[in-house]
Amino acid sequence: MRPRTRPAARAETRLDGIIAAAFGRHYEVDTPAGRLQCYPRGKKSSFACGDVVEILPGGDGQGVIAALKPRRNLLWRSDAFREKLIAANLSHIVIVVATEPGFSDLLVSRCIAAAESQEITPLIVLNKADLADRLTAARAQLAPFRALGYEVLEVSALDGAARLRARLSGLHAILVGQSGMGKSTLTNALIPEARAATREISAALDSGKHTTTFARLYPLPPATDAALPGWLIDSPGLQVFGLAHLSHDELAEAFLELRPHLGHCRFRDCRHEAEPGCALLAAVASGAIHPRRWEHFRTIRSEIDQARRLNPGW
Ligand SMILES: Nc1nc2c(ncn2[C@@H]2O[C@H](COP(=O)(O)OP(=O)(O)OP(=O)(O)O)[C@@H](O)[C@H]2O)c(=O)[nH]1
Ligand SMILES: [Zn+2]
Repeated sequence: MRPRTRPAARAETRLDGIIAAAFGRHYEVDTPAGRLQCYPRGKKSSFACGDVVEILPGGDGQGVIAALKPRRNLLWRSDAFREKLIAANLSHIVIVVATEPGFSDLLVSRCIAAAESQEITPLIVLNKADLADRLTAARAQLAPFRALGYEVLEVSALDGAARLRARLSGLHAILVGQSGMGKSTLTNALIPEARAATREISAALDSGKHTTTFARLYPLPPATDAALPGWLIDSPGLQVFGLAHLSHDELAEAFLELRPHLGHCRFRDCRHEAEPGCALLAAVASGAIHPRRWEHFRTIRSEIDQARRLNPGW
């Protein structure tokens, strides 16, 4: 007699997808079956652009997010009271500065520290390289970063940013930069649909008043047939990542040039302020640590202290 078997439960069709945009509890997810409007299964949801998820498609272009694949890293911003996911699974943080107007090198250090703390590679883009008379000064300001081995790519958004486009091929990157650096011009050159998408979102939210601060992921075409496709996250309004979630030790580790000196101070609980036998202060004095970068480290560290004072729960 043939054994009676129950008909196999119909396997749930699951699709792998990538979070392309997050609006509260509503997510846009790019899947092999196209872009789906998705909602998380449970009450709590915290997915970020770049997260890889499993979707149960529900028809009508909708779906349910059933599972999150392990993240390679997660970038978030934090201040004393809030934290917000920004992006996941990044290979690179692209920090846009320009020859004109002046830029904050502290902001560059901050972005690099955020990147290093999550094992993401920083890439500094010096835009408006066409403004030749300002180039020398900008290069000098970036010299301490170059000396540490950080890549600096000089581009001009006006010529279509061809060099940056080629460099980004196959990467999973997010663009950050302070206002006026030409980030919007660059984004629009790299991803023509970005401009339209931003407008659409504002219209959908009926917002003249909301400034669009939604991160959105855009696929980037591969540079060659053999290259892997990459993606770029544009995050309008994102100028900086608060680092309130880092401990002092984590911050120090996020400054590459401090690493070889950590743990070599005379006192184990050295605060590297004025203690005798401080290995970091000795490295600053000998020039092994650039004074500018040391200043940045100290500034960010005191901000972390301040956030902790405001909210001891950190
Ligand atoms: N000469 C030159 N000007 C540029 C370049 N890229 C951008 N600009 C100009 O710089 C100004 C600022 O550019 P935006 O793209 O609006 O700058 P942004 O960083 O997005 O600034 P926000 O919109 O304020 O965030 C504009 O007038 C651009 O035309 C460049 O490569 N060369
Ligand atoms: Zn010390």
